[in-house]
Amino acid sequence: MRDGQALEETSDAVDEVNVLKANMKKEAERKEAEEKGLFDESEFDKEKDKTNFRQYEDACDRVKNFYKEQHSKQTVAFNLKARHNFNSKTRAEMTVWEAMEKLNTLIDESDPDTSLSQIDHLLQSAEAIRRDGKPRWMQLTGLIHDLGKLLFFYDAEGQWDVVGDTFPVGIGFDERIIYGRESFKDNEDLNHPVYDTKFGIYSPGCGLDKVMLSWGHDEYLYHICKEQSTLPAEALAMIRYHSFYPWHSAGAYEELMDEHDKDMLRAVKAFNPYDLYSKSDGIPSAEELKPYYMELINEYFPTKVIKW
Ligand SMILES: O[C@H]1[C@H](O)[C@@H](O)[C@H](O)[C@@H](O)[C@H]1O
Ligand SMILES: [Fe+2]
Ligand SMILES: [Fe+2]
Repeated sequence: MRDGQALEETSDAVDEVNVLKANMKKEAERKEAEEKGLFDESEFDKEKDKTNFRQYEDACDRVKNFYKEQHSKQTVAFNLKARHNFNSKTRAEMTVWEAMEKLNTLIDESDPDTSLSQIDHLLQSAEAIRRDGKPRWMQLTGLIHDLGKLLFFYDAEGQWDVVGDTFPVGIGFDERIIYGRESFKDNEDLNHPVYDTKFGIYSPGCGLDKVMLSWGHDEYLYHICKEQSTLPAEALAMIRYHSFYPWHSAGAYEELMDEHDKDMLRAVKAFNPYDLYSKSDGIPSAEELKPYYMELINEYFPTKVIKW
């Protein structure tokens, strides 16, 4: 009994030291980011002809139909149900690399800019970040940012609750969301007396942490990484908001932000070009790059086998 207690106390102390170490590492990374002007505009961004990307008006029917379905079905009720479902079980246990391999068969219906497999897109993003000399945690964020699309193989009702841009629910749908408010005409929350107002169920400056973003790969992976990785807050923000284009690229819903979100927005904006514009880069070789990225994964995911 006394031995058991002593053992428990020692393991509590070890846990505490580990948390302390992880926090110190995060703090050092934050400082480094600031000093290096890490989130300033990059050369990579300037090289690309932006008119070649995200042309939704000219997109094919596959993309248009995808958003019609997503905008009809992402409601407050659905989002509450999806979160409850997420919290109630573990879907699978595997390493990050295994997850990348599993994801490889998914072709994203919402994407007008690439028909490459997901592993190619992940490596393209990570390699672009690495080429630009950005820190290791950001390279890893590029490598994993779309892994939440794994959801498709488990709980999803289709692709509409996995991929595509995100937007908040429980608040008026903004005109700056792809295809505008009109595309929500079959959504039961449109014209709702509380939800469809300027602040909906939220309040000015409440912070995006409190805001329910449409359920999909960003939200899902964010929760997994928050619990199971030692990635810094900026990386978690890049993951959670990378599809929230109406906010990070069009300036919608800014009145919900708190001070912390302002810092996070800079990080998300710095990440975005590597996600989007790397889609026109060459295809990297997964086999060649695997050893480099395995080391990176192990550095930030101490348990190795992840509960998905
Ligand atoms: O079609 C894309 C794709 O699904 C991405 O993974 C997502 O992050 C984008 O925001 C979306 O528009
Ligand atoms: Fe994504
Ligand atoms: Fe992506």
